[in-house]
Amino acid sequence: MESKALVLTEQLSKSYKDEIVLNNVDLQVDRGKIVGFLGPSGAGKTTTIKIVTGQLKQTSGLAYVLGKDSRQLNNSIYQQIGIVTDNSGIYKKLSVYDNLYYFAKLLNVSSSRIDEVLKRTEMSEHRKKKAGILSKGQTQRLILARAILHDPKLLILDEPTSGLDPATASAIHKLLMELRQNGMGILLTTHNMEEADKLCDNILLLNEGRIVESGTSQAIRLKYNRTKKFRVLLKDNRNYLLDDCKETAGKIKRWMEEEMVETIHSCEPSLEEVFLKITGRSLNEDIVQA
Ligand SMILES: Nc1ncnc2c1ncn2[C@@H]1O[C@H](COP(=O)(O)OP(=O)(O)OP(=O)(O)O)[C@@H](O)[C@H]1O
Repeated sequence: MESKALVLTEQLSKSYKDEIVLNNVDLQVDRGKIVGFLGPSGAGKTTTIKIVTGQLKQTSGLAYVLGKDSRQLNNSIYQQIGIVTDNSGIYKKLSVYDNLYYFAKLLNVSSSRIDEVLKRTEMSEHRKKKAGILSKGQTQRLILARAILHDPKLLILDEPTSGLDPATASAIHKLLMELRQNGMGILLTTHNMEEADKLCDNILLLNEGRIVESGTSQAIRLKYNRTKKFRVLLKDNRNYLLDDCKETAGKIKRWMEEEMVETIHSCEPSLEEVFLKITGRSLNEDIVQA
């Protein structure tokens, strides 16, 4: 089947022995769109990416990349996609520039493009440094530089800003938005709802291998906007998200009388809270249900 979508999966499923880790996942990434694939640890995000990029075979269902079955991807398809994952092979003993030069040769990309990409990822000043001594944020930007060197149609990112400082994360967000503006389709996985909220045109919430909600961030939040919530941070750092009900009022009153409360906020549901409501699990394990 041919499709105009850059990525398309239909009823994609994967099992290991008795364990179903992906269950009928339908996913689509179009040109000029950022699609966020969100879910807690073990939800199946990396498994999906591995199947889509041809590194793993599904148990059933279909996955297409640029219209080609992901089980039959060839070099011409790989030359049109960029992939950023943990194991994006960077040569530690080579300089930043030489890492890019090596891939530029492989991918038939001009050296003027290396300079352009170094600039866009704000890595020009580090061009002579050996990749092995780069900081985490610089390494991530080098991996990203390498992934966009050949101006791919599709960029796939597994946790692109995980563990990075806010400034570097924000620089990466800016770059991703520019790439989208130029028509690139981007699929990213993240635990970070704020990141998804800011960047993504479409969000898929994945839990235990199933898509439990999808749509724009706003549409998802509006759908669950029925009940007001209170976020309470206690002085001992316990962090609660509580429904607006009599029981909560009693709880808050008691905490206040015992001078245990650091902050209280009334809030509309964030994506994080929607996820918690649907699944009973938090993406960030520091929010607990009382
Ligand atoms: N080779 C394997 N054999 C058995 N189970 C596996 C194998 N690889 C992955 N799994 C299981 O598949 C599930 C999904 O894993 P996956 O790596 O896709 O999750 P994830 O959503 O990417 O999580 P994280 O956010 O922690 O990276 C997990 O329960 C994992 O233990």
